[in-house]
Amino acid sequence: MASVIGTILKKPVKIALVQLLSGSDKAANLRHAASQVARAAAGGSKIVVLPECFNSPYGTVYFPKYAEPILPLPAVKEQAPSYFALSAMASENNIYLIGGSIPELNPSTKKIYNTCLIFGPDGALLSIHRKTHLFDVNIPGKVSMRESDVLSPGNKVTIVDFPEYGKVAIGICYDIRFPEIAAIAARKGAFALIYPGAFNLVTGALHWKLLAQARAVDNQIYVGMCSPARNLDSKYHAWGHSMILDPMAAVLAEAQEGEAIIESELNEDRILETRRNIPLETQRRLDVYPDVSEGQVAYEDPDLLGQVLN
Ligand SMILES: NC(=O)CCC(=O)C(=O)O
Repeated sequence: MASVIGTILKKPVKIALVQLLSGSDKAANLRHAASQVARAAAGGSKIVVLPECFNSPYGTVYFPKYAEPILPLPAVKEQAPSYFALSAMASENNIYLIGGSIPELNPSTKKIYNTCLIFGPDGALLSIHRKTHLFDVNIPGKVSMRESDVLSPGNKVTIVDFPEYGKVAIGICYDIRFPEIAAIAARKGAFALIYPGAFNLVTGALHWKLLAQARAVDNQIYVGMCSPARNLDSKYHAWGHSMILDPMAAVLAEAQEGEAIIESELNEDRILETRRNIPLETQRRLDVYPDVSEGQVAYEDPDLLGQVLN
């Protein structure tokens, strides 16, 4: 049984979600992200999160145009501006940075990924998460998207250890609809599930908060969902409403649709109290159904082995 024993969150930590307004100018988006991350850090947050596709507009036509190589990292900094900008944001502000997502190009295979880069306070890359479940949906007359026309999926569950605090799991947007990642991460000891995500006005209104609460309540864990601000000049209108939820699925902080920074302090007592009061972990009937956190779970993408430690 994969229940968590011992400390989950070593000390309280303030987290900030930056609901960033991005446009079509990548360099301007990076500069703007840097200024907002610095504001969040100045407010005392030690973990800062950016939204999905924070350096580009969101959409399949844009991914190839904005994609940049990460692995292997080009010697010429200008060829991977987002990587170096994110690394600098982390080190200059002495924070853990969950860098939203950017379109990533694998130069040898020519595959493109929707990728989250996670940096430590020294600016070193701690892990990468490539969006595992691609957003291929068609709600006739309302929302139609086929990320898989252009993107390739990542192939792992990403749980990152922040040595000062504990473990955080990362998914990107549509990944939140697949509860297995969240269950695996919680049972492996994560204290928070973080999803940079750009929902739209149709599914955002219906499912954004519902999914955040579902992942929190099922796993008795903190959840953060970080959206871009809604840009009515762009083709894709993001839902906004970035939010932080506690392990009882109560909303601790929520943005509206405009640019905003939302913050909350996370502490272990809240997780333990929830799990003590409603002891799902000891009541789980793993003699009746399997434990998704046991057996075959990929924590490393074979493509990334030797390039990034998880
Ligand atoms: N960028 C995305 O993955 C969007 C996901 C979404 O809107 C959904 O309903 O799921």
